[in-house]
Amino acid sequence: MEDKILEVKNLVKYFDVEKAGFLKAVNDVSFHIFKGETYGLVGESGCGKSTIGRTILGLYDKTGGDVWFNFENVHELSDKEQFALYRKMQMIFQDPYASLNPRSTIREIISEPLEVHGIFKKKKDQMNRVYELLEEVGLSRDHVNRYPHEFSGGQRQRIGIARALALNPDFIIADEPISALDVSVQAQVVNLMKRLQAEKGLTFLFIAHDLSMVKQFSDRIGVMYLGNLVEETSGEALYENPLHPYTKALLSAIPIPDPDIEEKRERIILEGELPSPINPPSGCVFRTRCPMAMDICKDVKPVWQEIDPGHRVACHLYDTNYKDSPRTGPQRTKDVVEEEIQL
Ligand SMILES: Nc1ncnc2c1ncn2[C@@H]1O[C@H](COP(=O)(O)OP(=O)(O)OP(=O)(O)O)[C@@H](O)[C@H]1O
Repeated sequence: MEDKILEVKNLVKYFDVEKAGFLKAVNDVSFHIFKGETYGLVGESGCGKSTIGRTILGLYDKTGGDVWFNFENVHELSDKEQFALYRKMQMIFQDPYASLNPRSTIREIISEPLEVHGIFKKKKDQMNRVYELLEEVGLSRDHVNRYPHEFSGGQRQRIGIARALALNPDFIIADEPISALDVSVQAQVVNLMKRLQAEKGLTFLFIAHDLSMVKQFSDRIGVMYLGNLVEETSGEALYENPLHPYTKALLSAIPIPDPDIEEKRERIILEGELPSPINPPSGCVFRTRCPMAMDICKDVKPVWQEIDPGHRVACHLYDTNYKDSPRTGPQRTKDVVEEEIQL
């Protein structure tokens, strides 16, 4: 049995927005991450991915549910324990420029976590660690006295990665780490993260809005829509056998480099606007844009169910709990439903 490093259980995060009420950024989300794997979290902007990352780190209080990291409940730690936890969990951000202090040199930026945690007594040892980190991420030690604006976007992201690695963490939350980079540089940064993962046994939560980016780097993928996880499975299964209509729509938007396939395949264009998380739809949150919506979807929130080993989905099309539903119930297997519906 693989070891879990992180377990997120029924996590809820609401923001209190004055006058408007509560913004339901994360609504009853459960997933776990095994040691050494990359879990990709994907979904369009505003669906709650970053909020999950920040709540896992304890940067946001939770509204409900639990986050367990190495069997410790992150939100029940004392300040001292929380501080110690930051040695094990780190974050890489989307915009390396915004997350690096423009007035600090690279040496100051990378040595900051080492100083805050009092890792080295001697300056020389700390400096050697900074050199070692720069080399690990493919930068020269000659860069150490330069400022962030003197680097390209890809190099800045390498600096962000070096800083995240400084304390030898076990787990890194990478929040859209390649979205702001040129396509040609994206692959280099992904390859760097893959190499570091292999060398150090790191575990990643990789957050992105684009399924094709997530696929390059993830063992398993969770698809989010409006604060909810709607599907989760391995990268291959998600591409070969997507179940949720939202996942199918996301996949249909990814261009395929073969013009023959591209010409024939069906695009699923989602109708309507993304609803507000302050006032999300009743029942299934996706129903207002779902091409397969049924009556039950309006009234009942679909259960997060394991349909095949390791393949979870929250959708009434596959739900065996509602025996009276016209298209679901125990007599209908997943294959029968799919044959009938042919999305
Ligand atoms: N501090 C906050 N206060 C109030 N609302 C917030 C706060 N942070 C996020 N939100 C809202 O919570 C929802 C989820 O935001 P979040 O940033 O987690 O989404 P996301 O999927 O990561 O999108 P993006 O990629 O655009 O950051 C959004 O509606 C956002 O406006």
